[in-house]
Amino acid sequence: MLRSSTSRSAAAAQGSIMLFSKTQKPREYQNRRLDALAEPPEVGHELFVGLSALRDTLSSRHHSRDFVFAHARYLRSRVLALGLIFALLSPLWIVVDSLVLPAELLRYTLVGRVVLMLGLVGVLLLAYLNQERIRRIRFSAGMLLALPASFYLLVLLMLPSEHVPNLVGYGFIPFLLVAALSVFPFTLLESLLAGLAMLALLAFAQMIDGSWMTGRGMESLWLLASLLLVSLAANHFQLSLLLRLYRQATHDPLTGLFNRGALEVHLAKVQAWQRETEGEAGLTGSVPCSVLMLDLDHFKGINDSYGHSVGDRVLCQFAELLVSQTRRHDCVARYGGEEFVIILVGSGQARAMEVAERIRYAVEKSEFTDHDGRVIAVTASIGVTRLQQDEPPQASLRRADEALYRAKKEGRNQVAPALEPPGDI
Ligand SMILES: Nc1nc2c(ncn2[C@@H]2O[C@H](COP(=O)(O)OP(=O)(O)OP(=O)(O)O)[C@@H](O)[C@H]2O)c(=O)[nH]1
Repeated sequence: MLRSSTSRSAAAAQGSIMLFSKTQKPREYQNRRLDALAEPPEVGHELFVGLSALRDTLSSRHHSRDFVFAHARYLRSRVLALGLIFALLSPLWIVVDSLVLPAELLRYTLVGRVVLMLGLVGVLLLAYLNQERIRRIRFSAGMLLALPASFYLLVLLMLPSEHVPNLVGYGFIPFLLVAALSVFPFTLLESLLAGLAMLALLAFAQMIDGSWMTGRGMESLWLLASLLLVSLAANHFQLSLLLRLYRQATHDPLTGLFNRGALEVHLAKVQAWQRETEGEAGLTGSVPCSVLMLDLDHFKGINDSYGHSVGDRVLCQFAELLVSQTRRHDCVARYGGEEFVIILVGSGQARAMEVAERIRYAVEKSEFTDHDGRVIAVTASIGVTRLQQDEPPQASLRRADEALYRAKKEGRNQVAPALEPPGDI
């Protein structure tokens, strides 16, 4: 059991603040792979399905790493669905071509159609085989639009100008592709870029067929630009809804921290990363990681004395304190009620005990307040355990909970280590 005197705690807190400062450069084993772990959430950050979400739908710059993965999975399902439709339409189109196009035009389009169909099958395979590769999924989504557009461009380039007016049924390709943009949860910048490319393609086609700057040509351009605006609106609402649903599914609405479900996913991810990096960067075993379980002491008393809404306020202040006391790659979650869990990435048992003690001290010294600014005395008990890479995620939570129970039993406002198997500490 670890319960330091105030001065020792202050020294430990100061020392550990230096050790774990957010401005400190990551250690060597916190390498690029750590980026695959989600960032701590911004406490109190809200996402709305409206204009305020524009920042989040304009580009993926502000998306968390975790959402980028969820987004890519969603994108992949759209690529598979639309890719299948395009791949099925392609041979059907050969039949339509042979019915409506003059025979001499078929030799310009037939080979291109077959190549297009093969390309679409390739895109489908790429998306199907790469479930977790974000870049490949994005690439396949781009190719799904680029392939038909390139096919149309090639036909226009190859076709002798006297045959262009006979090219029936091709002028709608830019329109179809701009409409298809609305099916994907693309960011606004991605869609805008693709839409501008389609407008350029249509303008090029008009220059070739002679309708550029004519009334008919202007009408087509205007129609395509309007369609692009509608697709952009659809992208915005689709992506912001996706962001909001994702956030609701993975975050606690009161504190903004990760919820229990997201925590379990994170635990499994950290363990997978431990296994992956075993023996790397001069480590003899895997990267040490730890789990802290924290519980506010006599929280029922706070609810009873000050009311439930002040209890909620204390929970939010506690959540903010936990985020401020941990690093970017640590995961802070609300486990339920007044229980919280922190995964410390790259910290072994000894370091985790120091962090836990620093948090305990910070809670004791922090000024939690009610709605009128009156100070409420708050303390927390903490159980600490090391995360083993090959155990079920629930096992580490159970050990941390047992340690927390001991901390409570010993008088609360304590940090207690779990009883680890010998040699694991
Ligand atoms: N305000 C508020 N209270 C909550 C929330 N979730 C759980 N609680 C309350 O948290 C209290 C937990 O009480 P106990 O399990 O008895 O724990 P405790 O009073 O903190 O006592 P110890 O943990 O033994 O120190 C209960 O009164 C719950 O109603 C919440 O979201 N908001």
